[in-house]
Amino acid sequence: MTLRVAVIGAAGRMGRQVIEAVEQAADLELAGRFDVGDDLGDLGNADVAVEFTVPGATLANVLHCVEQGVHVVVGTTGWTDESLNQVRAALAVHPKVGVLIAPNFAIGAVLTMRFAAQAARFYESVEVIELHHPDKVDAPSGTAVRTAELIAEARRAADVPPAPDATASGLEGARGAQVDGVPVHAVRLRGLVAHEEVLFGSPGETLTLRHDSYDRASFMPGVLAGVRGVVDRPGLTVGLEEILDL
Ligand SMILES: NC(=O)C1=CN([C@@H]2O[C@H](COP(=O)(O)OP(=O)(O)OC[C@H]3O[C@@H](n4cnc5c(N)ncnc54)[C@H](OP(=O)(O)O)[C@@H]3O)[C@@H](O)[C@H]2O)C=CC1
Ligand SMILES: O=C(O)C1=N[C@H](C(=O)O)C[C@H](O)C1
Repeated sequence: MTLRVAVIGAAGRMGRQVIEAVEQAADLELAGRFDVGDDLGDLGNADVAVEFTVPGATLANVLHCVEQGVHVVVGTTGWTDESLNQVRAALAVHPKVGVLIAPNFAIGAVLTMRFAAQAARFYESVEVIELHHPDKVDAPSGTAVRTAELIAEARRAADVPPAPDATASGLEGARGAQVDGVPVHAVRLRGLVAHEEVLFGSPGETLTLRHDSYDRASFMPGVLAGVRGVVDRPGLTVGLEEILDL
């Protein structure tokens, strides 16, 4: 069966790449392209919408899709417990619709998050560094926030004490942002696409996990797996790992 796919944020870096990927997939058909200012309407009679826009717009777009009975795959960052709950409430009224929200669709990034959660309980110290192109409008990245949350959850479950840090003075920001007790540092550099390092340390050893997306093509297998998977997965799914059965 051919799935009809609408792209919201169609003129953006990710939107353009998704359109190309959909047009190249034999089992998918482009139903429509929507960008800022466009009326989403019935989304071109789409089965699935793919949404890569901006943090301030994504919730309204997703709620519109759910109300239209259109499944949604969302890559936009900036989701909070409150906005996720608004999606859950909308889905309760439209129980056949599926929404997949994933901070990162690159397989290596999903694996990095999983490996980081596995390693978290074994090390005294942990810090996350994310590195991106300078046109990115949010910091830290959604991936880094999720990585830090997963690490913090694993450390809490294993009763690992807070990481040692004797810093008593210095410039504000020098130790990064605290996400659930994990320091997260954001680098913006021309030439980069999307990269993340997770640094773990204990006496006498460190472990570094690093993932690099050198091209937005890296996100496409995950996005397409999400498109094909979300139609059989009613309700809200957070994270591509659920679709990949990780
Ligand atoms: N989950 C993942 O794997 C990935 C997630 N991302 C995330 O996806 C999002 C988009 O990234 P990227 O493509 O680089 O960003 P871009 O800024 O290149 O693209 C966003 C597009 O959405 C448009 N837009 C803004 N508001 C609306 C609206 N209300 N309705 C429809 N379209 C709108 C923008 O228009 P205009 O420019 O005119 O405002 C722009 O064309 C970001 O949050 C980013 O962090 C990115 C890569 C991978
Ligand atoms: O804006 C980007 O480019 C990216 N955004 C996502 C994030 O904030 O985690 C995913 C990836 O890092 C690329």
